[in-house]
Amino acid sequence: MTDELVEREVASEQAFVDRVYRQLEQAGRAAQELAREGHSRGRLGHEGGLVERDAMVFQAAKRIAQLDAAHEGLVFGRLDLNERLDGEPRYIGRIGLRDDDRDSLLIDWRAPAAAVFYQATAAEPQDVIRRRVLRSTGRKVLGVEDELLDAEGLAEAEANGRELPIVGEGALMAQLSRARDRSMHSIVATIQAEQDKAIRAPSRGVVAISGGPGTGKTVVALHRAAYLLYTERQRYERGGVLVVGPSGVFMRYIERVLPSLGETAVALRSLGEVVDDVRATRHDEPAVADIKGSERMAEVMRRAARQQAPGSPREYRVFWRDDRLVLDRGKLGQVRRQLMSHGLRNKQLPRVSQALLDALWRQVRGERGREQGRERFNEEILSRQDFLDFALAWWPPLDAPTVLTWLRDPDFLARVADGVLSSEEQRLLLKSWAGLDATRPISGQISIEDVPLLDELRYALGDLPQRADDDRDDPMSLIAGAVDIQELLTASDREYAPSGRAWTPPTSSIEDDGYAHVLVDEAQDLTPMQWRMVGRRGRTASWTIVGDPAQSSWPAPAEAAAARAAALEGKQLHEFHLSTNYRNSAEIYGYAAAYAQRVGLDADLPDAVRRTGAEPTVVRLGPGEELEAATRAAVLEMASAVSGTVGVVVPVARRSEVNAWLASWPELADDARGARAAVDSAVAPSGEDRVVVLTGLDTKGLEFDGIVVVRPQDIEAESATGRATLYVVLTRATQLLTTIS
Ligand SMILES: Nc1ncnc2c1ncn2[C@@H]1O[C@H](COP(=O)(O)OP(=O)(O)OP(=O)(O)O)[C@@H](O)[C@H]1O
Repeated sequence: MTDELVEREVASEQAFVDRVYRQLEQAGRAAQELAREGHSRGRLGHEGGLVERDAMVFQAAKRIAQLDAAHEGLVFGRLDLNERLDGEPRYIGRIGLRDDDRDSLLIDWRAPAAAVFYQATAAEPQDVIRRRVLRSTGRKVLGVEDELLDAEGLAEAEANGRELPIVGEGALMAQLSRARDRSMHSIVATIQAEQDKAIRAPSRGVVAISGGPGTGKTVVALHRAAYLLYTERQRYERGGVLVVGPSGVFMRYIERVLPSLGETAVALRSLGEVVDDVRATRHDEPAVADIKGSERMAEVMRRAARQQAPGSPREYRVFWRDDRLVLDRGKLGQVRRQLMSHGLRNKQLPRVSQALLDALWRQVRGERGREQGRERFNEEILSRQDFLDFALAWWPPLDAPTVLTWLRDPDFLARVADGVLSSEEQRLLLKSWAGLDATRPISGQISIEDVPLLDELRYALGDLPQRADDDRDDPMSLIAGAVDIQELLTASDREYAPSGRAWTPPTSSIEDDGYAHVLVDEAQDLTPMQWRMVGRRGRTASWTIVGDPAQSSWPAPAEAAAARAAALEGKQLHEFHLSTNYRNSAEIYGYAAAYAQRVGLDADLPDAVRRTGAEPTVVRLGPGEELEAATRAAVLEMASAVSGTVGVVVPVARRSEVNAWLASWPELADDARGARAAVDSAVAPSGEDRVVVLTGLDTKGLEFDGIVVVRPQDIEAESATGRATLYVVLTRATQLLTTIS
């Protein structure tokens, strides 16, 4: 293979890519002109529909170009097919594009005609002679990587005068060896056949994708979301696609993949952000997290939502005509039970005053009173401020954060948790909720594990009836029955934000929680309470679920499995399994897999295909040797050996200490490559930080060029599932791994 040949091939591909961009600009101009003329889709009929589609394509292409100027281009694939079929090359891109004659210029990677690009193999070439991947940055083609799939077909084609030279070293290896930065990239150019099957699986029911570390579960699931949006755009864009992942750091890591495929109509939420308007970023300590995640909490929350509001009045007295009317504890208890039997608490607000009036009227015995009649009675009592005040205090409109703060009180907690939680468990919960303050916004106060509890309360309380606009500032209007229950907005009314990564729901009502597709990543970590929360968002949805049980940090797998089954009840399951690890070098994965086997994790062990020759480094400190000095040496060496990211993984208890170390090392601040210690980076990483400090749980789903593990034995001992966490940590590096124990 001569340089000259490669140059010639690159130049010919460049000519095609230039043509694509010219066509795109033209489509863009046409679309803009049309918009200026103010035509609408309806008036334009068939032709207009086409131009409209060009406009959409143009918008998508613009987005891709902005995001990926420095990465893979719009056109990434080319197929040369068997003579009999088609002498012309077919080009595959992130979007589809037609030329002036409306002939296909570029095939969208998700279109049926592109499937063969991913599915053809040498054993089953499916009429493909040569598969070519174009490497580009922005509009510039840098190189090509070919694969010959059908040698006989090639000979035949060449005999007929077609020239199909084979150049390059294979696209996959080139792609896998690249340095890692702070975000995940799309893999459209190199999706492997087993991955493609999961991506293109039919959209009904549940698609469950399993596989060991680094097999592409996350990236495949995201490409699947893009595929679904392409094949059933109406349904999924209107109904919404929800992507749930373990942490904010993880969501930031994956947030570019879909936009780089031209898709933005997707809500990306970490587990701490699934409930609208709520955001939690911190975890509880494992013992507390285990209690809050347990299904038993659903019963505790249900009971809490039915309790009398603390401090609310227990009696109401009024003198009417000749009667002293009294609502005492017993009577009020009856009214409560009667109201509760009608359904959710907040939904009963419009009925409260009538129910109280009924109970009072039953006590009217005197003749004068009875003669005046019920209507008169209602009118007079309802005009009494003390009655309205009482009703509102006795049955206040409640939101979930308010009820959560009630649980701070030991007596209250005991009332709702006795028989469900042990006194030790109650003690741990009380400790975690001691600082809750109902007067401050809830988001800053709660943990990720509290969010499903809030959601449980929302569903147990019910939405507040919506008030007519002129009553908006008057809570009394709720209780006095002066409510106008407006039609509640549904998921299809939700408008997605033009930029940014989330939908902006117009209301936070429970009717508004549903999506058309729910994608759960790192599903092995969802607690039963989290399954309940996520399940509510996908009652009528299709689902994609990806996970690896061996990486689970939830200690009661059977309970979680039952909650998962309940969340997916009635839906058909389609299972896919991925078997190749594309992340770790074979040396690193060999080390991690041996660890998993040694400690008895029931791990699904994929094959790692890439060898680097660099075995993991195991440092054991002798007596008197300092942890900081050893960490410093390891981190600095690694930062200079790799050009991408370095993760320093530490036990939870050492996070601030190690962050302080990094901040004090001048070498990191001065690194010519721009490596900077990221202080408390797990909470707020910035794009430039090349070296970051993380705890074991923080690393879920992420990857780095190099990983330094500080005191793995402590990470192992941190929780009941510490071994699984350490296995996750050991499978995060693409190039280099060092452990310091
Ligand atoms: N077909 C592919 N071509 C190129 N890169 C790929 C391919 N499949 C996966 N990768 C890369 O392999 C790495 C691991 O992928 P991903 O994070 O999706 O794996 P995972 O199975 O979710 O891992 P884990 O369970 O360990 O979190 C990513 O860098 C991804 O881009």
